[in-house]
Amino acid sequence: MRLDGVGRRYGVRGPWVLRNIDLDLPRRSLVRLEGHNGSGKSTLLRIVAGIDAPSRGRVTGRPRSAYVPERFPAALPFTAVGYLTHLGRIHGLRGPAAARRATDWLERFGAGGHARTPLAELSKGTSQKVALTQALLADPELLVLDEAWTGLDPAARDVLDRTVAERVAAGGTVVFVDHDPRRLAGAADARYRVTGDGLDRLPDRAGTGTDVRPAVAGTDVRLAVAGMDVRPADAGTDARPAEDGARPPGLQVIIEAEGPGATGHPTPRDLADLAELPGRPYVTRGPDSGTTVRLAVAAAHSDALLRALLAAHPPWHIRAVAPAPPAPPPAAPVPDETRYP
Ligand SMILES: Nc1ncnc2c1ncn2[C@@H]1O[C@H](COP(=O)(O)OP(=O)(O)OP(=O)(O)O)[C@@H](O)[C@H]1O
Repeated sequence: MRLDGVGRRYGVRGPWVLRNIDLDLPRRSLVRLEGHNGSGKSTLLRIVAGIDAPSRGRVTGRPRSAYVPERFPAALPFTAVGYLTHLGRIHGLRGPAAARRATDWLERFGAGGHARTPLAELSKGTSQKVALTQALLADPELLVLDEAWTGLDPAARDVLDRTVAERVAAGGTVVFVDHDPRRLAGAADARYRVTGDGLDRLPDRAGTGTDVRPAVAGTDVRLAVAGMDVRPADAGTDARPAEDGARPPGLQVIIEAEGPGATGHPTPRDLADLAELPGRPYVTRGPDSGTTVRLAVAAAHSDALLRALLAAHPPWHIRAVAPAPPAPPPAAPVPDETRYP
């Protein structure tokens, strides 16, 4: 999708809120918009989402789009699931399928218990979860998020981070505004500042801008930060190789992932399949009760590996991404006299 020479003003003689907006929104990309209060970010997001039209300029190539507004109009005469089912039908889903999908998303966001609550009685955070669910119901190709994390509890924020990563990995486009500069820091493919005279392109990647914290220093792990706990790797329990030999040299990133499927317990078959993914990661079981695995991979392949994990059916849940600890030194040779025959 593209915006060319887009401008917007409210009223024929109103001041121009946006002008000279040229913006490319390719598939499989995450785009962040920044700018000071009143600079026109929400106005631009509404145009991108197709719920407002530019006063000047052109928008071309619009995909199936969904929008999560800054403020959700919660005072509607429906229960949460009633409202969402209604919207699902508008998007072409059959009633039972729409209700099922709505319930699944509400549960994923931790709001399953409020499915039958009237919208007007929902808390701000739960209303926000309904707003997110309405946007995700129809599996949009373009997802537009205006401060959509605001009011969510930490668990729901993580779910939204992961959802964004999944959509991008699946080939979608996500455009977002958030007041927290750490939100998806380092994950955006492009960042723009909205100014009174167009868009300024900002440095894309972690560590190259002034307000973006590197996700994993020195690597190319953009999706690593999307919904994932980025913390130093624990050199302890995972140092044991799965079956054979020492860890190959030159590995720089460890991804900790939780198994797909109902039980979350990866099977030997899952482990074998994982070893075939991009970068041919070195796979070990995680330190917990067996629900997680750790994949060690060269930094150059970590982005592709994350995409593959997130795009799997069902997707793997990424728990952490971190630089690998230094490989342990080679074991000292065992003196001959202590060897068994
Ligand atoms: N419906 C409207 N009618 C008239 N003016 C509007 C309307 N919507 C927005 N504006 C004006 O357009 C300008 C940009 O508003 P917008 O909400 O897009 O900015 P923003 O960058 O998202 O701000 P913030 O960071 O505070 O959310 C503001 O001066 C606002 O008052």
